[in-house]
Amino acid sequence: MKIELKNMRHVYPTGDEALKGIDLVIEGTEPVAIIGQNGAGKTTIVKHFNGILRPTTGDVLINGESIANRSTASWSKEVGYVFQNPDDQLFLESVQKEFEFGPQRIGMPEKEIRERMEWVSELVGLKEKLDLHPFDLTSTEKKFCTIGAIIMMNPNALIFDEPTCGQDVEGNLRLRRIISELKEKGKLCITISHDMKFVVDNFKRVVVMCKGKVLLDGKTEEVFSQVETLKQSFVTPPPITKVAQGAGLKETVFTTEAFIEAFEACRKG
Ligand SMILES: Nc1ncnc2c1ncn2[C@@H]1O[C@H](COP(=O)(O)OP(=O)(O)OP(=O)(O)O)[C@@H](O)[C@H]1O
Repeated sequence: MKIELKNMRHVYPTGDEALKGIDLVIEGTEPVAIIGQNGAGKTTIVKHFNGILRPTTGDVLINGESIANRSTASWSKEVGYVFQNPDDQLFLESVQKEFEFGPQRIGMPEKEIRERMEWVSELVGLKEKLDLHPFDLTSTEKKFCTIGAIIMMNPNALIFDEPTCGQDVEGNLRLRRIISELKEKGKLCITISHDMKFVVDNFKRVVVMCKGKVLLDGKTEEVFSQVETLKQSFVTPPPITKVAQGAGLKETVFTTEAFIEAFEACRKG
């Protein structure tokens, strides 16, 4: 899977220029995190990955084909977008129906739907709650219901818009399992998150957005080592990373163990 943005701008009908010329390539199966302060343009950019939003100028190519060539419904089979707010996505009267709806619409055989339901409901932790109305789920479970509904459609790329919002440690661990299992199955996961610990624990590549532009894009360690540039985006590295930077360590560390190792190495000269 390859998603390519070429000098792409998006201006909302209100006149807000949310994206100001983006060049970006995301390719393969390595999960990518998109970070940045509120209003940086993260949701706007990812809504272009399956045509929910269309570029005002420039182009978006999916596996080399312009997004302009097809409908959003058609692109959604290839790139699934999980909404930031579950209430924007869930509308049926049971979790099971939410899981069946997308696959049935794209003509997935019933047998395959049943098999995927087994795997997906287990993966997102809703196996025992398939008969429940989504409104009777906790806010965390609702989020996993929206994620499950998109995984059910078996797209090659999945966009998670703020899945960590409101999650506890257990929820973050489940998200970690989901992202890693999807990668194993050859899927590309692109995730927006404000949770920097989750980002450094789960992503080797990070794209930092700031005021409608890509400010930084690269390996997680490299991105978080750009202390001065990062300040422009108001992104705060995880506490342990900040302590290490404050202590003058050269390495960008994300764990206590890495901190101790780098500190010892520094002490020994
Ligand atoms: N439907 C809309 N109509 C007009 N302007 C919008 C609309 N949606 C977003 N914007 C504006 O576009 C800019 C980028 O918004 P966007 O939601 O993409 O940012 P974000 O980085 O995802 O923010 P957050 O972290 O708060 O979700 C902001 O200035 C926002 O006010």
